[in-house]
Amino acid sequence: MHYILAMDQGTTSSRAIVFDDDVRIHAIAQQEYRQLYPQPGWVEHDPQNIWQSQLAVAQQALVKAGITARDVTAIGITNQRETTLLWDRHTGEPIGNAIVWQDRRTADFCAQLKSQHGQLFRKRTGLLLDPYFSATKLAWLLDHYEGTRKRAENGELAFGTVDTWLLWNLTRGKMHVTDVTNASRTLLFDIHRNRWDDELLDVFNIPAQVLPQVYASSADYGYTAPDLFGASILIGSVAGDQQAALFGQACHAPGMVKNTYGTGCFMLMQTGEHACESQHGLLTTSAAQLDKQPVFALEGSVFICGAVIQWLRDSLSIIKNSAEIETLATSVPDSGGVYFVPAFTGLGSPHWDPHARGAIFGLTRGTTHAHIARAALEAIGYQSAELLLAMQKDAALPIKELRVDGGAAVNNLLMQHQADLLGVPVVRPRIIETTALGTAYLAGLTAGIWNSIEEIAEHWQTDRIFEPMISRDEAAQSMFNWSRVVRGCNPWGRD
Ligand SMILES: Nc1ncnc2c1ncn2[C@@H]1O[C@H](COP(=O)(O)OP(=O)(O)O)[C@@H](O)[C@H]1O
Ligand SMILES: O=P(O)(O)OC[C@H](O)CO
Repeated sequence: MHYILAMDQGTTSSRAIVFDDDVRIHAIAQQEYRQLYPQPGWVEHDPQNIWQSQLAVAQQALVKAGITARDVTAIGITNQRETTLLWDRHTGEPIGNAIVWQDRRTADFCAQLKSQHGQLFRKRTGLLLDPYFSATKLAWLLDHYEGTRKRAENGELAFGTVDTWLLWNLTRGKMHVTDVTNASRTLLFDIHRNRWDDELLDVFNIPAQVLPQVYASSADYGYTAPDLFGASILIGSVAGDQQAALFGQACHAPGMVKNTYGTGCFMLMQTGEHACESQHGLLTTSAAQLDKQPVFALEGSVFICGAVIQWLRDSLSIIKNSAEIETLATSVPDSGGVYFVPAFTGLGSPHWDPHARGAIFGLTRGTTHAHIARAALEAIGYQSAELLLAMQKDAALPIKELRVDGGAAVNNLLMQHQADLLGVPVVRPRIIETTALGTAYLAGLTAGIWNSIEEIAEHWQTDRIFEPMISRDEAAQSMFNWSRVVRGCNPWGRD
């Protein structure tokens, strides 16, 4: 039997899962780690915390599965994307903390660049000039630590997203590499030519010397240092978590769509060799690549999804754990006219407003915790529905179903609400750990465990299908109400 160790380094936790070649899960180990909020709108992670927690869960997963490193055919890495790190090539010492994808500190910088360079970035990278992506975060690190830009020019520093940081540590500095899916989220990568772009680097004054090499997602990424797991293991894949999930959901044909309900919500549609340019606030991005041939996806990114449930738990204490939200929300027949827009870190697709902030509308004397809980769950559905509506307009491909995964996809009330709003079936697979599964498949392809995409797709199995239950008129009215409350989330009118 072959075992694959998938490392899934997420925004709030590091996870490791051991799969076998029959796609059975043998062990899961998970560790939450510290979120740092040094100023309003800023979000950071300690780089050593990212690495140590990921290493620890990978070691624990092997122990739990009752196997050793010698039993593992390959490791697959998948990761929170865009989060930006810079470190010393000689000592491995990080320059400051990792600036997390949710961090808004470069909003003003992006606004300054937008009018002159917006179109250029859109064409080459498929992205918008938004603080979400890595480039302005990297420029911020280079600008705010004394002498850093000079050291970067001298080739002393290495930039990486989380995948690159993990790979560097796993190989003890031998590999300074990323994959196309992660590179495509930096604002520095030409997705059509599959390479870093000098003109884009110049806009931010970023020296090319800091950049990692870019490989296909399924490729030989070297071997782990022997002391980490007791023997060297082949690293067979690297992919950003959302593209890994698209692969894990077996969305291999153009027009197939998945939505991952984690901290944020990320909906991706596979568009094959066609890089579909959005006219409706979506992103064009690289999908997982098996070779040099580019594959594209259309993406909608919502920043706050399951995180709103965590907020109700940790900041308002109206639930004790995430699962309680469903019981509380089901205790009322509807939200009682309450709408909750969780724009805590601005709005992503399709609005792209870094200055918007969260708001609850429609409160009355009769509003209870249950109404707010229900409105919070519904907000996840509304935000995702906006993405699918935009995709339908952009891609002109018939969307037959939405495949779902991620922590909040276990919530049946939310899934039913989603199907009602969309008017297409929402399909939950048996394995909702599709992010880890996606990178496991990619690593397995490198190692020769599987030989084709078709072979992989055969493993996909349905857990439950949610069919739409309300009329299309009712759904349209709800979406209209939602669009009105969203507009109320930036009353200051800041651009
Ligand atoms: N039963 C539930 N209903 C709604 N949300 C849930 C439920 N269980 C977990 N979640 C949410 O799912 C998220 C975790 O999902 P996960 O896929 O692990 O996220 P990430 O990879 O972003 O860390 C949390 O934000 C949590 O609040
Ligand atoms: O860590 P997740 O699962 O919330 O995913 C984060 C995304 O990759 C950000 O783009």
